[in-house]
Amino acid sequence: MGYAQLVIGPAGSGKSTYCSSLYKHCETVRRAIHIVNLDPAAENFDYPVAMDVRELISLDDVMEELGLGPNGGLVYCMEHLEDNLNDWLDEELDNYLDDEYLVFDCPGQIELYSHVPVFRNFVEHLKRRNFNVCVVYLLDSQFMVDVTKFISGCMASLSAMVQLELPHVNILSKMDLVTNKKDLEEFLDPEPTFLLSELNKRMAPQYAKLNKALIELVSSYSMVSFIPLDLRKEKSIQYVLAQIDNCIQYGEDADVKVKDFDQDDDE
Ligand SMILES: Nc1nc2c(ncn2[C@@H]2O[C@H](COP(=O)(O)OP(=O)(O)OP(=O)(O)O)[C@@H](O)[C@H]2O)c(=O)[nH]1
Ligand SMILES: [Mg+2]
Repeated sequence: MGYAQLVIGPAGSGKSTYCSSLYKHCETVRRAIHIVNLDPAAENFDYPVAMDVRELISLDDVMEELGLGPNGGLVYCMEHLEDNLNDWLDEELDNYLDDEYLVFDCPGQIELYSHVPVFRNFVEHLKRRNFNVCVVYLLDSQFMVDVTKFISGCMASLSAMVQLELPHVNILSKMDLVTNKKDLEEFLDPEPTFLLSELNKRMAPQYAKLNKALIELVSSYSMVSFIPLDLRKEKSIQYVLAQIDNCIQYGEDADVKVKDFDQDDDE
């Protein structure tokens, strides 16, 4: 049985930075993980790249040879990956043991998770190879101090959740940039009634019914819950990792115990 995190989320939400911090953390605690680059447009890496989709296909080549723009080119690259799951991916995976822990650093175009089936097929393939997979959805904390952006972030995450049908952990990234933690706390694990009243305050009265339907939808998927991640704090990384490990049943036999992450606890 292998374990895998699929690290997704909007462009610039901090996916690659999270992967590199996670790598460093695991290095410190002497735990083996491998980070895989699935972004054909990525250029610099702060972590050792265990597998690299750019060895299969390069975005620059696709744009040049097919005359595609960056986003169409990316979709083409990912569809090429989808066509090569039995070849390229399997060959790469064969270099690793069956019980390896892999972290996939994915591209930031969210249409890849909501509109095209590439990641769904990717995940199905990993499951067939006996991996326990979980989505790690990163959302920039800057989006959370405003209820309308919060709802839009939730909807984007929800559409990935519906499309991928995987255990799903929502992470609020870049907590170091949040100056007023009180504003944000209201959004970490919010009451639906609170969200609805905030949303109603912001929108014209004719949207009241729509607001209610949106909040009901989001809360009935019970996904209005986010774990804050502050990369400056080792404890925060440790807590996030423990939640994810729990989701994919990693280390269930081992005696892994992690203390609750206290947000105000500056180290
Ligand atoms: N202050 C702060 N900045 C961060 C953090 N994480 C990422 N950033 C910055 O946010 C920007 C985007 O980070 P990336 O890790 O490249 O984001 P990404 O999600 O991989 O981006 P794409 O792959 O392009 O979708 C970079 O300038 C990072 O330095 C964080 O925890 N704190
Ligand atoms: Mg990235």
